[in-house]
Amino acid sequence: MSKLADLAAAGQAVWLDNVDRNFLKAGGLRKLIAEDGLTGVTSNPAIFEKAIGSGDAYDAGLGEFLTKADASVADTFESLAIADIRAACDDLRPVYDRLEGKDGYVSLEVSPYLALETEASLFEAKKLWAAVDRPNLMIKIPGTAPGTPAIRDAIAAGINVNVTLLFSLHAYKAVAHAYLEGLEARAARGEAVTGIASVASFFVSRIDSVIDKKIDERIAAGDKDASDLKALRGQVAIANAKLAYAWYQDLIASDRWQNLAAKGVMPQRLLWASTGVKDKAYPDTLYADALIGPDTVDTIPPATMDAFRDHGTVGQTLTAEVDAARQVIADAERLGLDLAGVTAQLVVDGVKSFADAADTLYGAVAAKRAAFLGNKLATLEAHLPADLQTAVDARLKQSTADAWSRRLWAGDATLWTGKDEGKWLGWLAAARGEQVDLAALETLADEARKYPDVVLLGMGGSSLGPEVIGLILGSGRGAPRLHVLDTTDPGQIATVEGEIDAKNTLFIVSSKSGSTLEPELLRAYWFDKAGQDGTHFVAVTDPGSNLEKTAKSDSYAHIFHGDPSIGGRYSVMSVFGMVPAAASGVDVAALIANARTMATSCGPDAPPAANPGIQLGAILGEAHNAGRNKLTIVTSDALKPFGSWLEQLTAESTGKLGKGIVPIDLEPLGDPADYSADRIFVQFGVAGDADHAKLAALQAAGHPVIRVTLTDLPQIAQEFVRWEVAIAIAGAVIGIDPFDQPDVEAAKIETRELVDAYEKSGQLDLPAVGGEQGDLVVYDGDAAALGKLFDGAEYAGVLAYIERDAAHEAAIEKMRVAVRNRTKRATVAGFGPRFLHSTGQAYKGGPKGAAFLVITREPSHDLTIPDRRASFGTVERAQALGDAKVLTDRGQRVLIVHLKREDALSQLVDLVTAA
Ligand SMILES: O=C(CO)[C@@H](O)[C@H](O)[C@H](O)[C@H](O)COP(=O)(O)O
Ligand SMILES: O=C[C@H](O)COP(=O)(O)O
Repeated sequence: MSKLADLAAAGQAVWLDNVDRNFLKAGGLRKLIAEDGLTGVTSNPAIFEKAIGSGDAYDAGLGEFLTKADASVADTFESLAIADIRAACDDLRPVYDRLEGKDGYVSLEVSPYLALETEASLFEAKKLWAAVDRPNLMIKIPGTAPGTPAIRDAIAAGINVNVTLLFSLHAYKAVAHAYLEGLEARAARGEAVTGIASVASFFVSRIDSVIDKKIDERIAAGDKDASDLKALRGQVAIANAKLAYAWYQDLIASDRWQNLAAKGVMPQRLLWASTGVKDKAYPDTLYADALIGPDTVDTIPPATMDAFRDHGTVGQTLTAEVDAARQVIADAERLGLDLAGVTAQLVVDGVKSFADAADTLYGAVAAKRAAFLGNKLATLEAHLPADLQTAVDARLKQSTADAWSRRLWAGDATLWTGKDEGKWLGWLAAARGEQVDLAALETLADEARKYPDVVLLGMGGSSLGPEVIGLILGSGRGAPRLHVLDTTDPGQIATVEGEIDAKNTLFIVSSKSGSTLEPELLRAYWFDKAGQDGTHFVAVTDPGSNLEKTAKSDSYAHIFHGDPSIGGRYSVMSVFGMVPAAASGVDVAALIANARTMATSCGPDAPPAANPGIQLGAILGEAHNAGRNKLTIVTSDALKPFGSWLEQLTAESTGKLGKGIVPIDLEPLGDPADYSADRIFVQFGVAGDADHAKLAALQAAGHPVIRVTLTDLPQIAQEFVRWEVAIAIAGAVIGIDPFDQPDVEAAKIETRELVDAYEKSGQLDLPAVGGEQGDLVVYDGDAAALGKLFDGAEYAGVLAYIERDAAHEAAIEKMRVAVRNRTKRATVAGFGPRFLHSTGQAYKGGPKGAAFLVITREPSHDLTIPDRRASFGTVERAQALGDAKVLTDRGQRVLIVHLKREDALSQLVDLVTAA
């Protein structure tokens, strides 16, 4: 018989405080049962972290689990833990049977993140109990104040409970009563009370670790009570445990207990946890030797087990010298060691240290899951200058401690400004494919096949996502071509009109609010052109909007409802992105599967450093805070359209209160000498694409460079999700509400006022003409002012209210490169009114000191709008003027240049490039 086996004879059960797959597989537990009389096992998050977090023992099991279906980090961990716990339960089953349920238990702890949540702990206890499905399982629930009612209810539900993290007599008494209450509740309901087991895990060595440290510090500081204090070293934890046991003896002698005992219930045994000796000055079997007594359990870590087997001492120590123990506690009190304070703090620290262990464990599982997924997951590589890397590392550490992953998914507004941010997180569910009805989309896709064209009418969040999907993935075979109209430009509208037969086209009118000016005008225009036949119109809008009313009265074929808790720029994985995608024959299910994969990677259980979205958000936010607030987007040709979606997400979410990340899209890359230190570059490509020729030099010059690589084009949906999370998190780092857009509203109001005034007067209120040159009219300035416009600007913008086509894009690009190379400032460009619903927010509300060249022109062919005096050309001009006014009011530098002829843009290009 081993010395450990002798403990059983002394009334104490020996449990192993460890779980490890290799050990279980090699029969290690069965050996301990046979040779040492072991009768139980405990596990905790730290134990699993040690077992699973390093090495490859669990890789095969993880692969087997994830092969069935992708799963969250928490579910993946649970599958591994449950398999081990079941194996241990099965090894101990003969013991459990032989002892008729009095022992033979294995403990599995509820998530440490729930230690302070009653309902969630109880829910998880029930879930784990059902999942492990073994009678000799014990669910561990922390004996915190919120944990105690969960313990009572779990017992009442017939679940075996190991109460963990007990340090004080006070907390122990509360959980002992909770145990009785749980049993009494069952008895009152006439349910069986036999066969339910519980232990109360009283932690030992951690108490000495803290008290001894206090003692040492006071002695070192020359305390007058030094010798009394010294006498208490290594005494307090054992004394505390002895008093707990004395109270237990009183409890089981009480009438209340005896009543229950008469019904055949088992006592809740005290279990000594944290029995490994931490101070090398003490004998390594100190706690195991000192706490031996009837009806107790000692859960012992492997090393202490070896030591006890070798030289432990078996005796009835627990009930010996109880008065001396009382004296130790009294002395500790007298000497101000504040045991109550220490034990209260130990609960807090214990909860945190198990949560920290879970963070490390979940981080390791997340990395293993990512490795398992391989190229099913788009990759991101970041090369950051050392100081930025240091700031990002610190942010990831802090955000892990502050539980940002969980708080994001829980909708905790205090992650941002504490306003209503929590009400704007419906996109997280949409990223998991939960907002759309795939069957309804399939029906739409079938119906759409009879049309050669589908035209989407919408702005910003309602157009940019669909456009990216349409341009990157193209229409499916036999499906209609997608045209996106997010403009009031008569030329642009006419171009689409030339490409389609309006009477044989499916129109999707898409507006979340259902009251945005542009889609409303476009809807009216095309409804007329389509012969006022609503059967080939579809509406995508939030419930109850004006658009919904129109769609109903005009008998639209379908109305798809958005989720009011999703803002426009976050809506791509909701009906706003998926309806147009389905109509143009895109494989929506594949997009959703990709989005879900990334949403899982960015889940609440993926700690920041292993969470691709939060990692990126930390980089973007810290880069912003370090003055690198120009996110410069570089793409391969295939992914070029992604930039306009990312622009809106970034600018509208972060550009406010004078702060913000300014996205720089479609600005050709230059040499290091062409830039200031305000840039962060991100390149998007597909596997096999070469690095942009100039990127390496920029990286070498010390600019932060991020490279995102997709395996295939549908993985673009992963980037939607990664960047949505990242920008939300960057908002938290910057300290703004990423879900409002106060300044977009301002421009909308200004434009409406100008258009309404025009409807009454037939006149647009134009600013004063400053000068004319060739076919250019310069308002509020002259050609000389144009030459100096961008000097010293925070960044330079070209905002063009002209048709968005390749020739105009090239002309604008020419101006940008010239300005960037001359001033070293970042340049942005936007076609109006499209950018008003996107980057316009940051231009007005974001960083100050920017300079904008606003271009308007006389349309060669204007288009009338049904029931309006204003034409599309007039509305477009009003939008330019309205926005220029708001930009000026916000303190930005603005010059408006009007082209008297459509083709006068080249004259402006010459002036700007010559400056
Ligand atoms: O299951 C239990 C207690 O019920 C144990 O695993 C308990 O968590 C451990 O004994 C302690 O966490 C170990 O404590 P320590 O050695 O880290 O101080
Ligand atoms: O991004 C949002 C745009 O301003 C369009 O808004 P909407 O979808 O309510 O029409």
